[in-house]
Amino acid sequence: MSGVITVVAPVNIAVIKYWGKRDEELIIPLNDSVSATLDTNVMCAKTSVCVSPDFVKDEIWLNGRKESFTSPRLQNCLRGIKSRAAAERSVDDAFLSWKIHVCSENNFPTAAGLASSAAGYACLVSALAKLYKVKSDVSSIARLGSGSACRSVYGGFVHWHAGVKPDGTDSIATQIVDSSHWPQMRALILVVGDHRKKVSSTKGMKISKETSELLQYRITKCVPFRTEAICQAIRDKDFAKFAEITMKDSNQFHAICLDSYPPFAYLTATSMKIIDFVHKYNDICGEPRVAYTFDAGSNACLYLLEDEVPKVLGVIQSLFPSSTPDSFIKGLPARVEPVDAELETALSLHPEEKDSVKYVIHTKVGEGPSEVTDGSALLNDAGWPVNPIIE
Ligand SMILES: Nc1ncnc2c1ncn2[C@@H]1O[C@H](COP(=O)(O)OP(=O)(O)OP(=O)(O)O)[C@@H](O)[C@H]1O
Ligand SMILES: C[C@@](O)(CCOP(=O)(O)OP(=O)(O)O)CC(=O)O
Repeated sequence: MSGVITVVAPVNIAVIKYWGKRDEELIIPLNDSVSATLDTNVMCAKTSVCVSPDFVKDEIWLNGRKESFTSPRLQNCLRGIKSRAAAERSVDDAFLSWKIHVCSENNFPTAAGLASSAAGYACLVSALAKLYKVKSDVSSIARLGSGSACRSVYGGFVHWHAGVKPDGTDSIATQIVDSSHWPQMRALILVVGDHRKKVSSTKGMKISKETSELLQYRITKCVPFRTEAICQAIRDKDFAKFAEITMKDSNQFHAICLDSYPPFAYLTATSMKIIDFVHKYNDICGEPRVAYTFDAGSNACLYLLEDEVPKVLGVIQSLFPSSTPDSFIKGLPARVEPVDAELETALSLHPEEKDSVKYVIHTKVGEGPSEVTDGSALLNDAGWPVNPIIE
């Protein structure tokens, strides 16, 4: 049997959104996108892999449950890594023919609009690359699992280039700057709902591509300029510019969802309340100090600088009261500054119903996937799950 390889990988939240595929099967996007990779110490996928001549079939366990290995996305990732290993002659043919065991867990809700598929496939592909000793860039293989996963292969701020080739070999992610470049950058994820969404990203993109005229306008007229401008804002650490582009791009993506036919919407009344408070807060500050962005769900990701965190958390706590205040803020330790009377009057917002924001995850920009060797592998020395499995 091979040794067990264990890797942790991060989620990423886009500031220029990926929405629409040029090729459904190869998951090639219609437009470039840009994201920040978030700290694996707060949110991560962890995956252990190993191969053995004794295993009778490929098997995968996800979050304590046995799942089918027949999913085309999973198969494409494994095939992609194996053919790269064959091309690089990194392992021998016998090793390539052995069956594989994969065991993975996310330390946050799966399929709840928190980018679990991005972390999950980046983790799987990075673990497979180590197992089969693949040295070259694997972002185009992670892309075959879930498009946004290709950005989780790198830390810091990441640019996924749509590419022009039909085979997708130039549709890869590259790092803009590493995680140490803008150390003050923080993210607050406001978990509004942690249930499965009605229209999956994959399905939503397809409807938008087929029916939305605004999508065509966005990919030709807006994204190229925004991508260039936000990459520059990131390099310059220009928060105001970064924030403005981030919010406008999120709003345009959600406008496309409504412009699709039949339309669909991911933002809820609570999401709109978050948008409203961020704009009011920025107006009071006289410049953008907080930026919101929403993926295909109602949860918000707020980007802001470290100094602003206590004040913004104070506003969030008073606007979105919790019935479990002690566990309302998770992740990195944070000070909460109570809202003073002046700010409260200026914001003129009324508290929402209790628990409309369930909890907040406080995190920062972090590094890409990394191997863990601390004895916390999810497969034992014989290649079977360490933790009990729900059949
Ligand atoms: N750790 C993991 N390893 C392998 N696959 C995973 C892992 N975590 C999630 N996935 C795959 O991703 C799917 C969830 O993707 P989905 O896009 O529905 O949700 P999400 O990524 O959490 O939300 P969103 O894309 O809106 O941010 C799971 O059903 C599973 O197939
Ligand atoms: C709104 C988004 O989060 C869409 C993510 O879509 P996925 O990567 O989940 O879609 P598939 O490629 O079909 O698996 C925007 C983004 O992350 O850029």
